[in-house]
Amino acid sequence: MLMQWEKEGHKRLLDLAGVTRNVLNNAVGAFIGTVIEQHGDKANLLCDKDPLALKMMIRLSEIFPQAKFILMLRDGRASVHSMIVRKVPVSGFDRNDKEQMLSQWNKTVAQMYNSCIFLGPSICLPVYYEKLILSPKEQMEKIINFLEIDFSQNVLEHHKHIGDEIRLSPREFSTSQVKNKINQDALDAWVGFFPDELLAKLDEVAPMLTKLG
Ligand SMILES: Nc1ncnc2c1ncn2[C@@H]1O[C@H](COP(=O)(O)OS(=O)(=O)O)[C@@H](OP(=O)(O)O)[C@H]1O
Repeated sequence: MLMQWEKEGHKRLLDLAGVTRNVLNNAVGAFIGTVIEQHGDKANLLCDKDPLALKMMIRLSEIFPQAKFILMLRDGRASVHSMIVRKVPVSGFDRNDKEQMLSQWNKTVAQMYNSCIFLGPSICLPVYYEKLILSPKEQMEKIINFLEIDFSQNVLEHHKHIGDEIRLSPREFSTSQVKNKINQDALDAWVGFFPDELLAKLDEVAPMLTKLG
């Protein structure tokens, strides 16, 4: 919505009326902040997990100057497989077209990754899903250092706290997986899912796969 309001033409109109970028940042920040703050119990540290929000990371960092961002990266083939098999609707992704999905993944992740690098390591931390699953303790320590909070064993045993301290919406697409303890089941579930012709042109369709290693 913010981007819509600031479209060429509109922006000048708003500026002249005194509705500057700063005013809009404060207004949008108050809205987002209220939703995040009031939808759960009071907490010192507020978290929001919404993959596509990270496309706006640079603007969000301007709106929330104390915010830190964790960019979870995952092999695009696994992400696309996940969205198609679990029928997760994500805007911009056409679940009937695997090539379009990989290409859209590439575009989205490139934008997020570049924003993350632009903001720098004290504000944005890239975390690889595969590394998190394979070495949870090591990766969680990295995350916790980045957040400048104390380590707690709870972060490696989140499943034990679901139901009381952690409430998960039954309507969320990922609830049935998130409630399990950290597991490796999804690491290679995509193998065999993509046609060979598509895999042969991966460097062209999704160059971020190579770039991210
Ligand atoms: N506890 C635990 N251990 C290992 N892996 C886990 C865990 N919780 C979630 N997942 C995996 O994360 C994938 C879902 O990611 P998201 O939460 O971003 O999904 S979504 O927003 O609902 O699409 C999804 O991947 P796929 O299984 O490939 O679909 C989950 O398996």
